[in-house]
Amino acid sequence: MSAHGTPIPMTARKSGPLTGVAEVPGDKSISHRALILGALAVGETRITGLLEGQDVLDTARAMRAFGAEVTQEGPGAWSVYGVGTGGFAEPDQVIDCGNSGTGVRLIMGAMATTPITATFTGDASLNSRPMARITDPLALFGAQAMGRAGGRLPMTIRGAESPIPVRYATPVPSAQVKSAVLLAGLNAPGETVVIEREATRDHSERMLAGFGATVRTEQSDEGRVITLTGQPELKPQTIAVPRDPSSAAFPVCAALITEGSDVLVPNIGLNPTRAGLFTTLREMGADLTYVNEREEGGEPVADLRARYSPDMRGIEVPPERAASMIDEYPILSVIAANATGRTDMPGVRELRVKESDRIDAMAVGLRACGITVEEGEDWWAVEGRGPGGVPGGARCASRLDHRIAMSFLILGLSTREAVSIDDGGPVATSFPIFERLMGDLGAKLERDGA
Ligand SMILES: O=C(O)C1=C[C@@H](OP(=O)(O)O)[C@@H](O)[C@H](O)C1
Ligand SMILES: C=C(OP(=O)(O)O)C(=O)O
Repeated sequence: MSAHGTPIPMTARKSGPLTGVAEVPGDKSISHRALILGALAVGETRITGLLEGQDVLDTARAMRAFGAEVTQEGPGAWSVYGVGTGGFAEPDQVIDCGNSGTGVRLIMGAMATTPITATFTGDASLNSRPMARITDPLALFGAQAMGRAGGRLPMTIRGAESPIPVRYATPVPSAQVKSAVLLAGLNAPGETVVIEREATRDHSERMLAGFGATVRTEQSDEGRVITLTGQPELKPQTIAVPRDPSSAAFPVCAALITEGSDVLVPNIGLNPTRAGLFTTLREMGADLTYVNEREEGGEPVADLRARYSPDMRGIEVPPERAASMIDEYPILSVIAANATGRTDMPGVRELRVKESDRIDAMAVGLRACGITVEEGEDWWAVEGRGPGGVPGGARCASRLDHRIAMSFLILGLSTREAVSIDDGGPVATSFPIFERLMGDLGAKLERDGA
């Protein structure tokens, strides 16, 4: 059921050509970071293009609870008066991060080196996700955590009285772990070092530098070594949040599998640590072009043009690409189902611990729609039925997971029989305008009983 209300059952039906311009919302990862770093700067940070999805709104609320002044001034336009590095106040209420792994993990890091205590909780999905990956490195700084068995929320963190900087090699490829350690390092004296074997999204490093922290990234035999100098005075910034490539993935993929489609998705950030899906789609033979390639705010940006692509073929997705498209595997599996041949997706163990077990969630629903899916602990493979070849006709569980909900709705736009989901409510966590945006392109999406 939906985290923030009663379930919203929805159905997607075979649609005619999808056409037009899809203006997707701001980047979720960058929106969380803009609010958190704004709250740790001294003075006013102004943000435009902020994603006003539930995940980010929950982070805004949390920043207020830690003492920052956070105000919405217009659509996507926000002002944050920060309290300075180490200036967080002790919240007098439980911090509810809703459905957001990024929100709770980054905020835990940001408060862990300040001598305050905070208790965190979330919805049923978030409260089942692993947190030891965060509290283990935070303990090295001197923070203490007490949570449910298995390192689950609800959890109380007592921040370190006299934090010490750490050197930490992340055991899993995770930008959330890396970012939590860097944010904790902000209030530790000396240099905090994070080492990651595989490159994960680097928005924290970029934004910390933008706020005036000293951060350097070097490539070594161990992988990427990121060094942050602690206790900087963060200077408030003006931030224009780019549009989210993970949200762009949905209209792009919808156009690729829906006959006759031609959709433009403008201003999408193509940071190499995020753009793996688009590379993969092009390798599969998708008619996806980058129009008007340029740089904005130090990030590569382009308009994406996606056209119906009946000639897509299955491929093996290189495992070293996984981190750069980790949230896009559910929608990639929908493309794979419509391609010719088999798509192998190795090296994706992390998919098992997202808002849902995303391999299982997609495998169960795809099989119900007539697709053969094989899986192991850290891999899965989808046998394509070719363009227009997916039977559909099933009701799929979205499991409190926005990406699962949206992926099945996109699948249903080209299946022979309609595809339903039990709850479209989670979509609002990352893509609150999804239904309207897809409807405007011509997608036949409806709320059941409406
Ligand atoms: O740092 C971030 O903003 C995110 C990192 C990724 O999670 P992991 O760090 O768990 O891989 C990703 O799945 C999530 O949607 C956003
Ligand atoms: C995994 C995701 O988010 P989070 O970890 O922030 O809940 C996602 O948005 O796909």
